[in-house]
Amino acid sequence: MTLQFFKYQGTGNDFVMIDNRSLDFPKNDTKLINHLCDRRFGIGADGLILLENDEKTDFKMVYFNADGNESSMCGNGGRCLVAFAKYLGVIENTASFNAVDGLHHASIDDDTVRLQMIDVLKVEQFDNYVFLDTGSPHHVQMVSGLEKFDVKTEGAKLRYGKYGEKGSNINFVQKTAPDIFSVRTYERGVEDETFSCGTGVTAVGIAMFVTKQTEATEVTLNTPGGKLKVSFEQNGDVFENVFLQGPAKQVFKGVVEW
Ligand SMILES: N[C@@H](CCC[C@H](N)C(=O)O)C(=O)O
Repeated sequence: MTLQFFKYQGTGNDFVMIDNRSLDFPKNDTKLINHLCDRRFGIGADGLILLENDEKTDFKMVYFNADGNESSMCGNGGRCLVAFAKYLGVIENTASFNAVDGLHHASIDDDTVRLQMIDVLKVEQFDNYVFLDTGSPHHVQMVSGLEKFDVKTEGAKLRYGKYGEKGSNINFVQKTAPDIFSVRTYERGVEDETFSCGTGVTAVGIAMFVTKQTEATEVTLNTPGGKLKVSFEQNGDVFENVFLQGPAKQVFKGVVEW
């Protein structure tokens, strides 16, 4: 079988994109998805995303981690999918789409995509970390010496040790200015550090506000793959109008056979 694919990246978080409006892609084939995401034997990516038709919105997002399993929301993937939808002519400069966590709205201007994330209903504060769900589960922890920090080892310890089978994504953070933070993320389902995580930096922005590391409701997050902006409004215990903004680019396209 042959498959036309596209490769996108959003601040270095990279994805195989497939136009599955025909519903031909075998999405239960975990081994195939894992193979396509393999960096040595496949195309190579942190995840694979299908663009499908949706009855009520412009399109539907179906997201798989590199391990081949369908997972929760991917913020950078959502931004890249908006760029892909524009490339395919499915949308112009605005979009609404359904993902596993519900309805999303987005706008695109050149290579910059601004994506509305789900409202955050609960932020749990512990002694040295914060846990919240921004569409995907995130542990947020401040560290010093972030540049040299062993994200893979320490992230894996927490992901498996603290959060068990289901796991969580683990974000390590360092403050660089009143409204600027550096972030490195260990992603479950990739089981490694990725260059950037959209739901992760969204979680970091809100966690930094809740723990009074910042008074700003619009923060800049520097990741190894580039800069993202997160903004939000607090309404009681709930965070609403949560937006994630940054670049999303097509890298290449091709055909694979299997
Ligand atoms: N890279 C993503 C997060 C993808 C989902 C995550 N690996 C999980 O399974 O929770 C992002 O940009 O948000």
